[in-house]
Amino acid sequence: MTADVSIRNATKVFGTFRALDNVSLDIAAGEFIVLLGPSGCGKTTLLSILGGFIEPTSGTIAIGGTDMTHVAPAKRPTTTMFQDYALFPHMRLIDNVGFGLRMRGMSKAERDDKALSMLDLVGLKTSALKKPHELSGGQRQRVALARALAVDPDVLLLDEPLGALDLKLRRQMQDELKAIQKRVGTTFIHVTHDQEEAMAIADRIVVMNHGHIEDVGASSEIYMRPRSLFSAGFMGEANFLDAKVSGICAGEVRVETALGSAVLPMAAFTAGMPGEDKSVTLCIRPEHFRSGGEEGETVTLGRARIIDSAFFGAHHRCHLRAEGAVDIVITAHLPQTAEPHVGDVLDLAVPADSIVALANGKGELQ
Ligand SMILES: Nc1ncnc2c1ncn2[C@@H]1O[C@H](COP(=O)(O)OP(=O)(O)OP(=O)(O)O)[C@@H](O)[C@H]1O
Repeated sequence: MTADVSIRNATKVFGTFRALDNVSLDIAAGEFIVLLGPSGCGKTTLLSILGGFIEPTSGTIAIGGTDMTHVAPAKRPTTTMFQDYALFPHMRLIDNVGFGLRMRGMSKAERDDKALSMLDLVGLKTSALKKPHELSGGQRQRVALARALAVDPDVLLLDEPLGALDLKLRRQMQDELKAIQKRVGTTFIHVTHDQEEAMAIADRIVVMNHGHIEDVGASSEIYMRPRSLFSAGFMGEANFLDAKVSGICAGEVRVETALGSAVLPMAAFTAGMPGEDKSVTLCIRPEHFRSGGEEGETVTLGRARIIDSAFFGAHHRCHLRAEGAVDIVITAHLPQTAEPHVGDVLDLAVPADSIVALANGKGELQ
């Protein structure tokens, strides 16, 4: 069984501090959702409200269409998997995985059967009689996942479950976690502050900051069409350039920047259209700078001189200083085949449809 989750205006105040501020979110049954954001942004608070470990100050939580706001954790169709996966050291894996089933009164034969099938799911069936200390960190993590899934939760809540693993293992476990989630179809809600992890596993990412949601979408949507400056900067690298709207005409918007003017399609304004004279910030991803000769409509924002360049395999990472009176440094990833040299002067040319324009300072245009 899987279930949809509906969070309505959830707020949590600790003393005078709003850890969660009017958060609303709908999650479809079977989705893999990642709550992403910096330390202290309220991810764990939201997860704990879903699991029933914290009551919201206001707002409601429904799971599978049933109001769960004041229901005790054990009575919810959720299981939480924490970073310190707390396996019982003296118990064999089969007994660790079957523990929750024993608590629910299932017979030994039945729970051994179920535990074995769960260990099979995570590739550890042949280790069923081992004890946790005989396993690697990644294997222990998989046992914890098998144990969490053994009780057939409708929704699995995962709080930085891969945080204790080294980078290589973490990347491997991300792939496994995603594959297992797709196989079992359970709704997964996973907390992390690692944007690469979010991109690797999520169907949809929820970007959080200061207790509220900044952006929600598939990783490609958030990366290509961010709806807030915070989200643009948190998901990958971006150049930010201040601009002012100077004209709106026939589906296009003219903006003035310190590097010159540009005409952008309306679609560049992902958080809504500004009025004339409004200040905005243009977000330009480093890989969108062109080294010349490409087809399609481009915007040229003056010229700039390469001040350093390093080869990163798939691209050259360059810093360029804008020519002219302003002191603006741009990061650009030029194609592998380009041959950038320090001192070269290039046009700052980007495809018009790759630029995103957002209100200064926050996600909404005023
Ligand atoms: N019981 C509590 N009492 C007071 N403040 C709390 C409590 N729990 C959390 N907070 C505060 O609420 C804010 C959000 O905490 P939360 O644990 O949800 O953040 P997080 O995004 O999960 O961060 P991290 O990635 O560091 O775990 C933090 O500033 C934290 O200090």
